[in-house]
Amino acid sequence: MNNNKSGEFVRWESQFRNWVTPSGDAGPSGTAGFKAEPGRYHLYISHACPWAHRTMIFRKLKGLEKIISVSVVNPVMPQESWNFGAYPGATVDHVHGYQTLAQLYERVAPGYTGVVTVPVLYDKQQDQIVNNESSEIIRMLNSAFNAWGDVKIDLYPPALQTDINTINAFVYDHINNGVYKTGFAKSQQAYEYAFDQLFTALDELEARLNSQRYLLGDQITEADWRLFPTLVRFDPVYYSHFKCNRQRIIDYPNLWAYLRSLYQQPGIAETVNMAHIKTHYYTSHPFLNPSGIIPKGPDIDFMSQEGMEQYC
Ligand SMILES: N[C@@H](CCC(=O)N[C@@H](CS)C(=O)NCC(=O)O)C(=O)O
Repeated sequence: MNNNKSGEFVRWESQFRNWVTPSGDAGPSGTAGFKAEPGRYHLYISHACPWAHRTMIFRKLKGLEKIISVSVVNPVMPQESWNFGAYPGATVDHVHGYQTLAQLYERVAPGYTGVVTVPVLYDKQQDQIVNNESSEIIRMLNSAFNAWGDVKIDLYPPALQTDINTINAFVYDHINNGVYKTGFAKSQQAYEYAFDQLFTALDELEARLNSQRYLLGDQITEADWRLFPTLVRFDPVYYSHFKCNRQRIIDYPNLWAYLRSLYQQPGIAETVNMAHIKTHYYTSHPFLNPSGIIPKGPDIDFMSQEGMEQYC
């Protein structure tokens, strides 16, 4: 775990930052040479990981399942690295047949000393990791593969880009990464600071949703799909495992209706694997949960329609 002197959790920087583009020209960072093509790119994900979850949502919504293949790691993450295989819903490494994701990092970057993370977008043709930063992978999925994907769906429309970027920064710092800063804090002060920031931010979003259905109005955008993976994990995991327990999402009328509205969008429920989510968190952080016992509850009905009038 990476904590500073005050006990605050500090997330590492993603190391691979190239972009797939329609022409193969370079994107905002990295090098050129990654032209969008069907069957050329492969995603490595964990169903447990909220950052990887974003990429699966974009792949689904954009209709790219036949264009970009996927391997799924086991939910239990040993200290060394993610591995492939046996757990129901996980897969083998479809490209190389490796046992661990670290082997892929070592293959493309011998001597790699950074953190081995999911998601990874891998180029089978050039045998390179294109990118391992979810916020960038979803931007590529949104537009680079439009020759095959659903062009009608634009989750980062030009007119809203500035507002999306502004709310993303707030949601990332206080909520997406905020739950980790709360859960991985190593001092009481760092914990309480992150906890207060998290719930103040959730209160703000709750108020915002009084007068609009989604974060930026009536239209679902990238900003909503970046918030969703954190909200769907909140009551089953972050509330207890990360001690984010001032209240649950189900206790916020607007956020709870909003969360269900996103969950009930076509194709989304199948991107949520609660068994992987709970198994991962409760078994992979022995310093937080030494017994490794996975709580049986809570039983949450994300399909319930109660109190969702504003979304009908
Ligand atoms: N900034 C990265 C973060 C990815 C990340 O932190 N993934 C976690 C899983 S949720 C991981 O693979 N951690 C590996 C480890 O902690 O060893 C992104 O958004 O893609």
